[in-house]
Amino acid sequence: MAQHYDYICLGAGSGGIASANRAAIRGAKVLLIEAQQVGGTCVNVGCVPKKVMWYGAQIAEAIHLYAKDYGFDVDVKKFDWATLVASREAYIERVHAAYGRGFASNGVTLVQGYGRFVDNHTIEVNGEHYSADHILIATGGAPTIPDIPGAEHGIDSNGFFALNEQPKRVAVVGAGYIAVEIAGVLHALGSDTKLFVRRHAPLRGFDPMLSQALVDAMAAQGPTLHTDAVPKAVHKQQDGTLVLELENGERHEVDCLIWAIGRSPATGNIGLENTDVQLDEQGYVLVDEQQNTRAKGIYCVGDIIAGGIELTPVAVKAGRLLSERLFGNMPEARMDYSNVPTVVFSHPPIGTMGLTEPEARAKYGENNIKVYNSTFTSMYTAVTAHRQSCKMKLVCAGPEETVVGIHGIGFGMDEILQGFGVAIKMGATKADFDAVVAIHPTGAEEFVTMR
Ligand SMILES: Cc1cc2nc3c(=O)[nH]c(=O)nc-3n(C[C@H](O)[C@H](O)[C@H](O)COP(=O)(O)OP(=O)(O)OC[C@H]3O[C@@H](n4cnc5c(N)ncnc54)[C@H](O)[C@@H]3O)c2cc1C
Ligand SMILES: NC(=O)c1ccc[n+]([C@@H]2O[C@H](COP(=O)([O-])OP(=O)(O)OC[C@H]3O[C@@H](n4cnc5c(N)ncnc54)[C@H](O)[C@@H]3O)[C@@H](O)[C@H]2O)c1
Repeated sequence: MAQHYDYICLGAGSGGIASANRAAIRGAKVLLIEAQQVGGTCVNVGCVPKKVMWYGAQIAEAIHLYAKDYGFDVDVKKFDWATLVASREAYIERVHAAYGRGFASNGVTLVQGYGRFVDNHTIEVNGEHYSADHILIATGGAPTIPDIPGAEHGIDSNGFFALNEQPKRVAVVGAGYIAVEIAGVLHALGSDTKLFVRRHAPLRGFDPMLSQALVDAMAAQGPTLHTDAVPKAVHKQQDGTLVLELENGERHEVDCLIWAIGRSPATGNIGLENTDVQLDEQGYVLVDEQQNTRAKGIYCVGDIIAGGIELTPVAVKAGRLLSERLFGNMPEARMDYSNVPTVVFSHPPIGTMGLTEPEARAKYGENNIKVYNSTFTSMYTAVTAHRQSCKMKLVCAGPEETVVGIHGIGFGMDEILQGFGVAIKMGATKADFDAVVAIHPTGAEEFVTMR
């Protein structure tokens, strides 16, 4: 006989936890099922450990690139990778404990184990059956490894976070967020790092200004960027070192190779064949605007929805709104997937929201777009030998010059964007931006003083 709940969340990552807690707060009897560690990708092998490593990299840059010209004669005896990893993991343990306290106070029941659907209303975990009127699938995804000879000698982003020692020579393959972020961190911390992208630049889907500025920054400060680099094979040598062979015949010897070529949805082994849930060809779950799958009473949020945005706050917001709809008396609640701000923790960081310039031109027409640009040297670096450029762009549409895209790369951009996101979500125009008194001296002020 199955134990019955109002709501079951399969997967205790960003989306599952947020939705489970909100449902319980609204009075539902909630079961949360997690196969591995509570917190999912973001907390254990994603945003959180990545950001700690990025902060470590910021400290390294401050010491090596900027400290001298600020008058600090720094003699670094060594950088200890293991200490950084230990600090990071201790922090993650505290996050786990905080989740546990939250479940206890909200009344969410957690079951550890791998869950599989038995039918549209029942999940089996560790031989036990659990049923519910409403079930959320929030199982997230896993890194993809290419289908080339020797690919198994490389590691993925999970493997990167499992490294106990700093690799000396590293190849990072990929052109998206993860490749750019990991390559930047390793380079700043002192690994000889090469980033291999298949075409002419990383972050090709971003505004071209951002992608080009990142290429320029890499040329000035590293990591070494290899473009038009298509992996053909990986060879493991007798001494354990690896050779990455490219389609163009180049061979690069490294100690560690990291694949960062995208992620796949974890939907293949959760018994969906026993339900009416439908997937697209890549295995992503088809949902409507209110996160309903094709099976009545089964919902889905996060990285595994077809056409979604793979970001933690997106999974969190969608999960909470779903619980408000199901248990919070908000029948119209739905996630707005437009105008989602996002940051790439590159070196320097990138902040971006809304349409790229080419997207805006295609949507509104050439004559209905006005673009404002600003390029300046970040003041933090202006007094040092290692100058770093900041670039910002506002893409405005229509006679009102509504800001439909905001893009920046440079010091502090990771923290600047969130507030501007509020303005853009409210439909701010260029005149609204101009009406704000600048905060001086900051990088952010450029966004309200563009001519
Ligand atoms: C290296 C890296 C860096 C990132 N950095 C950022 C960032 O800086 N900012 C940002 O916004 N996003 C970032 N992301 C993306 C972010 O982590 C994801 O978008 C987010 O975690 C998705 O949440 P989710 O709930 O869909 O899935 P997940 O967080 O992946 O959670 C899914 C959970 O389900 C569990 N599970 C799967 N199958 C089962 C099963 N059958 N039974 C029980 N449990 C199961 C898994 O173990 C996992 O815990 C990063 C991702 C990576 C990989
Ligand atoms: N700062 C953040 O918010 C943050 C950080 C990390 C990840 N994320 C999220 O996680 C998602 C996954 O990140 P990701 O970087 O793995 O994926 P991605 O989809 O962003 O990028 C994958 C890249 O790998 C390239 N690629 C694909 N197959 C390849 C192959 N065989 N050989 C070489 N290159 C190949 C693609 O061209 C693409 O540029 C992101 O889309 C993002 O939404 C967010």
